[in-house]
Amino acid sequence: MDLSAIVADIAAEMAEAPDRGTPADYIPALSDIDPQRFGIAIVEADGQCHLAGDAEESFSIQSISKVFALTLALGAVGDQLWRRVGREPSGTAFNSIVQLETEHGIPRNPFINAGAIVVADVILGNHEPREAIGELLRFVRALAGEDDIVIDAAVAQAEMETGHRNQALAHYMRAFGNLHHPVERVLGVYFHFCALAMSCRQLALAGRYLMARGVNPGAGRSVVSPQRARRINALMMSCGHYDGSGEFAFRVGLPGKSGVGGGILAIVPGRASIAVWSPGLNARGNSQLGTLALERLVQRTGWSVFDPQAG
Ligand SMILES: NC(=O)CC[C@H](N)C(=O)O
Repeated sequence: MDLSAIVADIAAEMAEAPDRGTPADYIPALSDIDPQRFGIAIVEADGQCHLAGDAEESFSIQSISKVFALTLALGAVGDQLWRRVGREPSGTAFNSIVQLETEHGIPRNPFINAGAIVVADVILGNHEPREAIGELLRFVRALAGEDDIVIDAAVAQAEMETGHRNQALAHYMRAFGNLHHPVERVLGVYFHFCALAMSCRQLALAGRYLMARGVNPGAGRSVVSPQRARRINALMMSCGHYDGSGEFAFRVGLPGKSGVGGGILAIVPGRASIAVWSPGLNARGNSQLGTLALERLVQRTGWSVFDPQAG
């Protein structure tokens, strides 16, 4: 299978795609990104990299950061986390508040904003916000094996100034006692996590541990147990695209996590870590062409977890 030819074909098709979605308009720093951009990167289990399009261009990974934050939070408190956040798909938009009242301030899962805000609260722990932010940045750099990954402070600041729905979510959970730190401090951590800037190549490298049963192949060391890697992949499959998770499983069939910057991280357990980027979003806030590109990829490779894999 010539993966370099496949990603080149996919990039060529995406370059001509007429319906590109619309970049996120509620975060000022993201609203004017060129929807014509497209990148794809595949890192195979043996370390081979296959890149096409704008695969080396940095973009705001936004909610994809929630995968790495969840990994850190589980490392900090283990399964105690699940007393404060659930493991079920919400069936609602990523920034929805509707279930918090009837479910007593406990978010459905760690990937909707409410769940990720609780995760940030856990990581904050007894640290200062800048220490918690630095911990995630160092963690992601180590996963990717790249020290030039940064947090875009302008993007974080833009969300601090406009993130009113997240303010509402955080205050609502604090009222239920499910936020242990002042809202401003927790959201400062959360918004900086979301403002991580990475390329498709760096993001695919960072996702390798989820492909390799919890081991970071670049460093040859365990990041999480095989069971925890499996469980994070399961949550990405069922919750990673919010109220579009069923559609993503139907069309792509891989554990995946989207972000409103237009990126998607997808995992082929045991085979590959994949990142795609196209800034235009569909109605559910997931990358329009990122989803189509991954659909094309699994059609060409047979990598969907629902397809029988060759031995
Ligand atoms: N789905 C996303 O990427 C949303 C992340 C964004 N920072 C928000 O909180 O709304």
